[in-house]
Amino acid sequence: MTDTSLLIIGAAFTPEERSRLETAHAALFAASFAEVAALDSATRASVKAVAFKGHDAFSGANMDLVPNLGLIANFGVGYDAIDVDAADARGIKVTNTPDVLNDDVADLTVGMMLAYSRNLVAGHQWVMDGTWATGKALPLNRKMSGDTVGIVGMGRIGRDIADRLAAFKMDIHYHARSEKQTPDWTYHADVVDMAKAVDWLVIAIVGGEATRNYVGKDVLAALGPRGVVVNISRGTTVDEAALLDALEAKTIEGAALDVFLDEPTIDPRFLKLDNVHLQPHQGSGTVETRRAMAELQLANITAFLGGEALVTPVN
Ligand SMILES: NC(=O)c1ccc[n+]([C@@H]2O[C@H](COP(=O)([O-])OP(=O)(O)OC[C@H]3O[C@@H](n4cnc5c(N)ncnc54)[C@H](O)[C@@H]3O)[C@@H](O)[C@H]2O)c1
Ligand SMILES: O=C(O)[C@H](O)COP(=O)(O)O
Repeated sequence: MTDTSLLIIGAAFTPEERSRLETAHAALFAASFAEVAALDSATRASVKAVAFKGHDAFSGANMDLVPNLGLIANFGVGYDAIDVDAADARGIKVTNTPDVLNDDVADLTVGMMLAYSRNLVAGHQWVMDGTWATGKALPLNRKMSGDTVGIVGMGRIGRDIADRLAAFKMDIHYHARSEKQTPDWTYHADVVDMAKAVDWLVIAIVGGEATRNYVGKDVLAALGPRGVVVNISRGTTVDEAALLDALEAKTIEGAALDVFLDEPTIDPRFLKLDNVHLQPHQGSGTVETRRAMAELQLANITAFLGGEALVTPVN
């Protein structure tokens, strides 16, 4: 038996992130829930808090592997992998890492939109492979500044995306469950109505069952042939089969995507498309932001184990 107050769960933790946690608390590491189940019961009973990273389902059954668990501290703002109702039922607190990643996710969104519209990846290749040196010009591409954009979800990240796109002189529309205080941006209570009014559709809502297929066939049809879907939220928020159909049939113009239903082995239909810009779920993936997320996760754990108020509670 090992007496440990903190269990670190997730193969995705980097050595730096693990050692930060292990230096601060008596900790044990398990790459997966199968490894947690293989620990002896006395060790599992000594655990008070879990540091969690990844997308494996943290179900009630997995919570029951750790019978005295009081806290699940998630690495990431999106906690859709954690069954919060099951945590509530067991008196387990959940924390996440909001705000510290807003800039990076919003930066990546704008970068993906520019990469898509200005054909940046092909342009780079044009120079590198000598095509430009033969005198051939890159085919003309699409102007982004001044276009119309609709943001689905005006939360922390959605707002930071909108602020950036306003600097690109874009006409900003947004859809949320309630109207927000904004500059002269246009609010749409209905997401299909918004899709009719815009050319870019940027998805920034939470993932999980409540928002599964939020952007479906009807929204894609309303977006139309100049429409570009940009998703930085979760793969679940878009009806991915309908999106692939629309991209293949070119009933929308294209997509810029950082998130997918099956990561990292995405649907192979994506790989045949010439109207997409794809990224490997790297919205928050800078050295600086991942460190800030790790520090916030640790601050929540330290507060909990010290009997103090949680920094960023979810429930
Ligand atoms: N690509 C990445 O690497 C990356 C990085 C960070 C976050 N994310 C995703 O972005 C999401 C948003 O993060 P945030 O910090 O802006 O969250 P937030 O809570 O501030 O905003 C989420 C938005 O979703 C809306 N929403 C929630 N439940 C809804 C429902 N049932 N129906 C309709 N709208 C609903 C909220 O009203 C809000 O506007 C995260 O949950 C995460 O999944 C992705
Ligand atoms: O929700 C988040 O904060 C981001 O998506 C980063 O976490 P993830 O890469 O584990 O999803």
